[in-house]
Amino acid sequence: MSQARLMDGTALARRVVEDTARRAARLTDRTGVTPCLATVLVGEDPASVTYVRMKQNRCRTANIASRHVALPAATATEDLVGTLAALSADPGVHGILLQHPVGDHVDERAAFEAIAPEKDVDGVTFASFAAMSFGLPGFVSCTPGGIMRLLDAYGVDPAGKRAVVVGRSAILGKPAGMLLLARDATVTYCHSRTEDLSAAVREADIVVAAVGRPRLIRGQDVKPGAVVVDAGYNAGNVGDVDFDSAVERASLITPVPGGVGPMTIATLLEQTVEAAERQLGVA
Ligand SMILES: Nc1nc2c(c(=O)[nH]1)N[C@@H](CN(C=O)c1ccc(C(=O)N[C@@H](CCC(=O)O)C(=O)O)cc1)CN2
Repeated sequence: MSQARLMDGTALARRVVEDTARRAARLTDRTGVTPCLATVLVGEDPASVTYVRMKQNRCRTANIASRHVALPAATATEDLVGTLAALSADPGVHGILLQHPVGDHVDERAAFEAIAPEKDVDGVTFASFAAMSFGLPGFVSCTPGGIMRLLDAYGVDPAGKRAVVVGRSAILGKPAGMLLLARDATVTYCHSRTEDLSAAVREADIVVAAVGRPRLIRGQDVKPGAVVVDAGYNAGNVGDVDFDSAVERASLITPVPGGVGPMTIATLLEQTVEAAERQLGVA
């Protein structure tokens, strides 16, 4: 079989960010208000610092203002909740992003729930998850939303396909499966207690690897012609898929870097402008 075609997240994200920049500029022309994303980072984890900086830089490209709140690693849950509640009540902030992870001593769920649903542009609240699961208007989790956008751009219709999502995290695996289900895929979740992961993956027409284990999914486990989406973030820009072997079997595959990652940030920016439009009554 010939090599898989690459799903180019960098190119698609560039187009999404350009559209978003035009939309933001139009909103500012009409209302005099610049859409604003608040980023909140607890601690100084180097990867998280990099991701937040990338988001702030991309905001500039997209005509979005950003406001950053850096909190010490020892921040208590109640203080983080207070910060997020204050940003939720601030009319100058249209979207809020709490960078994950926040540290084991913090109740991350309580923190996410302190984000007002209308400002939850990262799609992390229960309200957003429920709306997304039922295909109702709201904000999607950014990486899963970016994945669906990539599938659409490359003509992959999930309806009737067997999709295997490897990973069940609240901001990645679980919502990715729900979005695929909402588009009529037959979804199987695999995780650390799955007994025969290889066998499950071999059944998949669409594989979404979202577990954070470098090169866990190998080419020999990929069904010939399957669509492989690598949503794994691991040190050294290595994905969850062993690209070199999987590319020989798949029909379409996302690279790391340059696949799902850029789409995560593009989705965040697009949803920030959408949130601002709704809050300013210009939707
Ligand atoms: N609150 C959130 N936290 C985290 C999320 C999230 O969506 N919301 N996702 C990940 C990390 N992440 C964004 O926060 C993220 C990771 C990677 C990229 C990306 O574009 N990577 C590039 C390579 C980057 C490089 O060269 O250093 C790529 O894949 O091409 C974007 C966003 C965990 N936390």
